[in-house]
Amino acid sequence: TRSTRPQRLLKAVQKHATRGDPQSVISAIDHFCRHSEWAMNIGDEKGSILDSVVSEVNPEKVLELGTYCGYSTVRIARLLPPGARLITLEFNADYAAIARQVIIWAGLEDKVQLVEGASEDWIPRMKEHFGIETFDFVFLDHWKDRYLPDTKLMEDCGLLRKGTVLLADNVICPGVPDYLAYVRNSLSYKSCYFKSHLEYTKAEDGLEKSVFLG
Ligand SMILES: O=C(NCCCCc1cc2ccncc2s1)c1cc(-c2ccc(F)cc2)cc(O)c1O
Ligand SMILES: [Mg+2]
Repeated sequence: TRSTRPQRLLKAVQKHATRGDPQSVISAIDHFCRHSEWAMNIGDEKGSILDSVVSEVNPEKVLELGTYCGYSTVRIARLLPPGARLITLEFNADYAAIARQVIIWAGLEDKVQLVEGASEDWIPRMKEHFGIETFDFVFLDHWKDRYLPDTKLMEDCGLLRKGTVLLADNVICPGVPDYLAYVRNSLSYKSCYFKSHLEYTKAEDGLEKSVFLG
């Protein structure tokens, strides 16, 4: 039967990227998405903003909601200091299988723990299952109607500390209006918007960076 888009994306990585070289994996995926088939990776333009926020925070403990093919996982993990850990949640088993291979091709498997399942099931188990106290950085890129409930769930589970940075993709396209209203109006967050474009297109999109104030 016909291959899936994530399978074709992985083939492009294995053909054009150098094993153990995260930048070549990032470039191979961006080339595939720009010249062969669009895919919902954060992309190179928003990806550069992600890089700058991760470098500024220099996190030890990272949570990513929504792995897809592992593009943003590789972007984040390649910038982490030795000993830092990234937990990434993916709901779709087919996406997770591809992402595991992409992360291994980049040589970043020692920094990344990919967990298959729903954010609402796993967020309450972070402490007892992964020995996590709090996260330093959270990247939200999963179901857009889960950004707000999962942020409240992370607050309630004590997974955020004074200074934890949340970075949310797609706040304009597809859009997360309820989440934006919450982080921009809540006294518990200092929020700012990074205007950009939907991956590999000219449509407007952007990232919202929100610092939890405790
Ligand atoms: O849906 C998007 N991303 C979420 C996929 C949902 C995967 C999930 C992971 C997970 C983990 C744990 N619990 C539950 C879940 S659910 C998404 C969509 C577009 C887009 C934009 C314009 C279009 F015309 C068409 C698509 C662009 C993007 O950058 C996206 O991120
Ligand atoms: Mg996205």
